[in-house]
Amino acid sequence: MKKKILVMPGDGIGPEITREAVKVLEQAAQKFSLDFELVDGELGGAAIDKHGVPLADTTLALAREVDAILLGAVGGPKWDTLDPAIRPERGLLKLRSELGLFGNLRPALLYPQLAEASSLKPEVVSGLDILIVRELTGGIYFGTPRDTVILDNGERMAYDTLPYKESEIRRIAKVGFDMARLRNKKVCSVDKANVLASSRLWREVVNEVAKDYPDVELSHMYVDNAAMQLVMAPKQFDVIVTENMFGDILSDQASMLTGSIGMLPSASLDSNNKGMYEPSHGSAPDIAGQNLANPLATILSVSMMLRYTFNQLAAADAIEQAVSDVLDQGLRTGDIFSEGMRKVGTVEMGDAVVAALAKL
Ligand SMILES: NC(=O)c1ccc[n+]([C@@H]2O[C@H](COP(=O)([O-])OP(=O)(O)OC[C@H]3O[C@@H](n4cnc5c(N)ncnc54)[C@H](O)[C@@H]3O)[C@@H](O)[C@H]2O)c1
Ligand SMILES: CC(C)[C@H](C(=O)O)[C@@H](O)C(=O)O
Ligand SMILES: [Mg+2]
Repeated sequence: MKKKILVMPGDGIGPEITREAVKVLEQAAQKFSLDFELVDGELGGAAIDKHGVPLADTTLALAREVDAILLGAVGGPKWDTLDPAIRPERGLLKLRSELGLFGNLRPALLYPQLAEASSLKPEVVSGLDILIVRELTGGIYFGTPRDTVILDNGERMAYDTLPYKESEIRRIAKVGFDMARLRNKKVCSVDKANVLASSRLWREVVNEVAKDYPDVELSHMYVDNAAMQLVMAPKQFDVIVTENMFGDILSDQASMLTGSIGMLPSASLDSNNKGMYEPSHGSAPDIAGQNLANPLATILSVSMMLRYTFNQLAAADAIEQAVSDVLDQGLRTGDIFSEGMRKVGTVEMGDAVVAALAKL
């Protein structure tokens, strides 16, 4: 049956990296006889320019109707001075929230070929394979009340709220434990239970869920320690489960272990595995439009789409293999470049993955 995919390139490097990822998706579809219909939509700055809002109702309706979404990235200096309510990032957050995409998988996997590209010593990162499971529709990103007010003395004060319901914690904890069962059966739940009430509930509920997974080893870690451990001894981790903001920060940090943020894909899933797939990085305005961006995180996000939403494991594996083959050939975008390798642009990297996939 024909599956429908909404493609939203977004802003900055978004269109460049999405174009390469679509080429790879089309090659995979041809090779594995998959039938996809791609439809285009705007999100973020691109949507503000066209519709005046970062996520138009028509686009949201389309997003509800399709089977999966491929997103580039949103945001950029052009829209930074807008009212926060209509900034590009609000469109992304609304989409996550409206579609119930609470389960954010961010795998940090070091391709052995890139051990030299990491800012850490090769022996610290070689063999690294971590999965960060980030809660994506709750916590401080969405909590109310939130406001900026003027105090009686004229001073400005701003506040946010970090709420978690136990049902929200339970469902993301289950995702973490289920994922761990498919991997090395270790979950580290990261929180700040020594300070935050929301984290104390988080820890309690994770412990409750753990009772249903006696085969999975559970540990708890405070987020500040986790940040330190991630650079000191990252290979101790298998699955990290954490709340929205901690997961945002730790996943950027974990990306550098893999050589570059340009390597880190992501899947944002609802309870039926419908998903939005996007690189974990942003729109990189500093390198946009120059054919410099690494498209591999977006290409690997397509692989995650085939794996998690469409259950096409062979096609997903093949894309990962093609990426590995291209790295074996010594091709590198600037962000993962090291001595002796061949520096290529966004398009050449995408073309090389398509060619490697065709050859498999
Ligand atoms: N999911 C998203 O759409 C998303 C995620 C993060 C940030 N943003 C937005 O992106 C804009 C820029 O944010 P930022 O600069 O903090 O983060 P960023 O991830 O866009 O860039 C951080 C650094 O990483 C580099 N980089 C990122 N992706 C790369 C790639 N594929 N190849 C090579 N280098 C890459 C950039 O050049 C930059 O030096 C902001 O408007 C921010 O809100 C969007
Ligand atoms: C752009 C921003 C809203 C987003 C987030 O904070 O979740 C981004 O940093 C990410 O990691 O996807
Ligand atoms: Mg982020």
